[in-house]
Amino acid sequence: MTAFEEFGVLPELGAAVDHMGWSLPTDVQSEAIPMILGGGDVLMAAETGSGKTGAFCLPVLQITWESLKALRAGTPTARSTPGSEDATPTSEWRMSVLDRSPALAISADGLRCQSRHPKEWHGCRAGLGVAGAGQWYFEAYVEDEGLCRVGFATGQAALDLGTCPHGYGFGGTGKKSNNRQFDDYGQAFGQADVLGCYLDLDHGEIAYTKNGVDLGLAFTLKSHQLKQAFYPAVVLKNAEMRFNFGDQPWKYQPVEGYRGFNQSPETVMVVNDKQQNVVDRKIAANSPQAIIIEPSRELAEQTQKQIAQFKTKLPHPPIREHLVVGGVSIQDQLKAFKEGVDIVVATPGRLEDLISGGKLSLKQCRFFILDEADALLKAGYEKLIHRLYEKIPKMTSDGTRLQMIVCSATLHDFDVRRLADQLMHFPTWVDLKGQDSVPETVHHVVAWVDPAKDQDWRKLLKQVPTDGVHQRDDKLAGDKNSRSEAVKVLKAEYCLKAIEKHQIDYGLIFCRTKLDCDNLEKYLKKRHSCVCLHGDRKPTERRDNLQLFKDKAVNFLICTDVAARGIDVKGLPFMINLTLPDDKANYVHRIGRVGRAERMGLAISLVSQEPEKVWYHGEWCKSRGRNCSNTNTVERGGCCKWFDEKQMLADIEEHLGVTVPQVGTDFEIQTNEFDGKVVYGKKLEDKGVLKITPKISKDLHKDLRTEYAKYAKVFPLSKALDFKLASKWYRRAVGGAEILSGLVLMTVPGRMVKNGANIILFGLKMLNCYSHLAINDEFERTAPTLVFMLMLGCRLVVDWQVHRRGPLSDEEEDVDATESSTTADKSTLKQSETAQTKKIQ
Ligand SMILES: Nc1ncnc2c1ncn2[C@@H]1O[C@H](COP(=O)(O)OP(=O)(O)OP(=O)(O)O)[C@@H](O)[C@H]1O
Repeated sequence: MTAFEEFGVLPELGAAVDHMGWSLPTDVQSEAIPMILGGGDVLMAAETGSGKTGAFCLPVLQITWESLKALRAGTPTARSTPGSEDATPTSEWRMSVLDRSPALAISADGLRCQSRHPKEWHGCRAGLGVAGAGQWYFEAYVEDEGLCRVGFATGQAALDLGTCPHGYGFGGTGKKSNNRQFDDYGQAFGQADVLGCYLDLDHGEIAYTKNGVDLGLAFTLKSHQLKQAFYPAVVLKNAEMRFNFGDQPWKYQPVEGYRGFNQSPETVMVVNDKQQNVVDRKIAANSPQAIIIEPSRELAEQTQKQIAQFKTKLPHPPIREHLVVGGVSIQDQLKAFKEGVDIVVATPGRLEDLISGGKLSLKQCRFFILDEADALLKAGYEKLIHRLYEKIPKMTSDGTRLQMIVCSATLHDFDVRRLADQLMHFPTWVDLKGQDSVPETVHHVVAWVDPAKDQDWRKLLKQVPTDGVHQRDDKLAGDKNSRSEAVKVLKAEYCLKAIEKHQIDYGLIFCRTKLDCDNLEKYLKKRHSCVCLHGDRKPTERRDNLQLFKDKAVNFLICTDVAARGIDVKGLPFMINLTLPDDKANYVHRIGRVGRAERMGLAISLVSQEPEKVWYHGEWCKSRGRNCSNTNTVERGGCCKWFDEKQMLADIEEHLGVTVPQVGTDFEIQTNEFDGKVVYGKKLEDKGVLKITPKISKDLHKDLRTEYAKYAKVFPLSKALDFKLASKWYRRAVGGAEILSGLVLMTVPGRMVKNGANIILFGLKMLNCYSHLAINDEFERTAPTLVFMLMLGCRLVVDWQVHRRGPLSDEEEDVDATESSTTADKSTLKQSETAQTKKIQ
């Protein structure tokens, strides 16, 4: 059994990822895969390069394949979501997912409704109603702030309750409404209030109570309406309500004669059969089950390739994934759809063109996935995303809800949260990101570019092509403009210097503008092979260039932020920032192109001591930059802007809470700066020791900090240490360098250790046998995920997670029994040590 299978992944997919060398799921994969397989909406953020693509592609591929298989076989595929509100409904009296407006979420038990749209009203009705006779009661609980209107509606009524003749509602502002007539009634209500909703079909009356207090008659129903069925109904604006139709104890008993809706006999109970938004059971060839939207075609291609790799071992029926990106012949795409398509990986524009042209159908869609959602929103695709969402059925033919997955560099972005609130269904947040931070595998440094100190630029002025901003300035004047030009010249030269110093033969170089990329390409080409990736290059050229780079057919890829977001190049050893990114948050994205998949990487940023004047064409520029020569600054109606990189670096450092190490213009990097010498592009040599996936959950991190503060008080030695250093010690210790014996404090979830005594026993055993255990493959196999260990002088705090990958051997069973035994005596310790040692021999 592969480690991935333990998270519910199909053996065929487990085998495929194993074949790709993925022995363990990354943290985001461990968290997100089971959630998605369980049917939940997931909103995820994790460090750059942490494997988010696999975290959503694997479960989406699995469910798509399973449901395709079931659809072909004609069997139902509904999945349940264990351990959540999404459990099997307990009553048939529930709000109907088939009869609601788009931004209204309903929990799977059907008793909780939520709409997070800040401006619009979204409503729904119950799936059952009553007709003919009787006095019926239900309770509505106001779960948070926001606006709600609750009451009764016929099947004909608008979902915006109270705005048509067929719906009757009572709202939080203390108004009742029918047919858009809003009249004062009762009193206002809000969070934590309980509304009793009374429907008297015998006398044609509707009334309410608030927290058990009678508010009096609200509506008298028209006689012709009494022949119709009435359904409990609600409409919400950025609010949440819970309902009780009588299956739970009442908060306030209804007045005599009224019964819960759940008591209605079949003769008065009516099924609301509004089956809007339900997908066809027939599979049309152009109806994919999953839509994955990516902000750039390069990313779309990358994701599609990953799906293609994952599916290699899946048996029949074959999954057909297709790329829908601009710049490719539509005819080719249409031809592919004729053969059938299950998963579409797309960029937004082309996707919408095909959908609105009727070439691609969303009828069968069960997954709506937004990768790099923050980038999609920044690029202005919010409305498009909403338009597409509106077109997707919210319920599949087998009764499964549309699942939405959103990945973002950060979940703390207002727009991303709003989008999630509006479209997602009680999403689970997998936020492993916390504050932006630089991955451990990335060594990043800055080199200052100072034309006052380095006058070489004077010789280079004619050799280095620049953006022409200073074409009309005196480049030798030594003034602000001249220094700005000097910086541009020096940066190109320093780029070459850095390449030569580190003998870089494979690296990514970021520039601020497309023109800067083109100029650097011209300059670099004289000595190194390089290609460009930016928005002015034709799609085919972009694709070819990226491929040339990935195939290592060229040494350098020169690109802009937009083009290179999320690009994954295996084992990329070096990257150079010719300029710092305009947005401080992009620094981590850029440098995160190296140091991926545990391989080490070096990121060098060239930072100017002087302000640089650069092109800044916006909507105001008629030619959008083409042959524009308006070098006035934007404030003066022009198309240029001064950039202060000193300040930009300060902002980045503040954002990351670190000081980026500096190197001189010789680009010499102190070997001891980064834990000794490393080979960039390769995994850090681990001297044959235990492989660790540190997983520091926010809570654990907080606990450890508190714990640390406590110990720091007791042991003066540890006072001098800061938390970061202590964590580093931990890694060294686990890396097998040296481990001090002493008292061990451990928290150990899982089956391995069952009480405190064993925890200490196990810790001591670890200390005593550490060097043996570390080189013992079995040990790694038994406990591959050492979550976190903090070393404080001679104390350790360890959080240990056990993931067994296969059945235990007899010998292992012995060891396990020893560890689980409640008598923590010396003989058991000896026994387990012997068992471990025996395996090594
Ligand atoms: N479980 C795993 N084991 C080993 N390698 C993995 C695993 N998961 C992903 N990878 C590799 O790690 C690299 C980064 O993965 P991916 O591109 O999915 O990261 P990401 O989180 O989407 O990064 P970004 O935020 O930069 O887009 C890829 O080369 C991928 O093949």
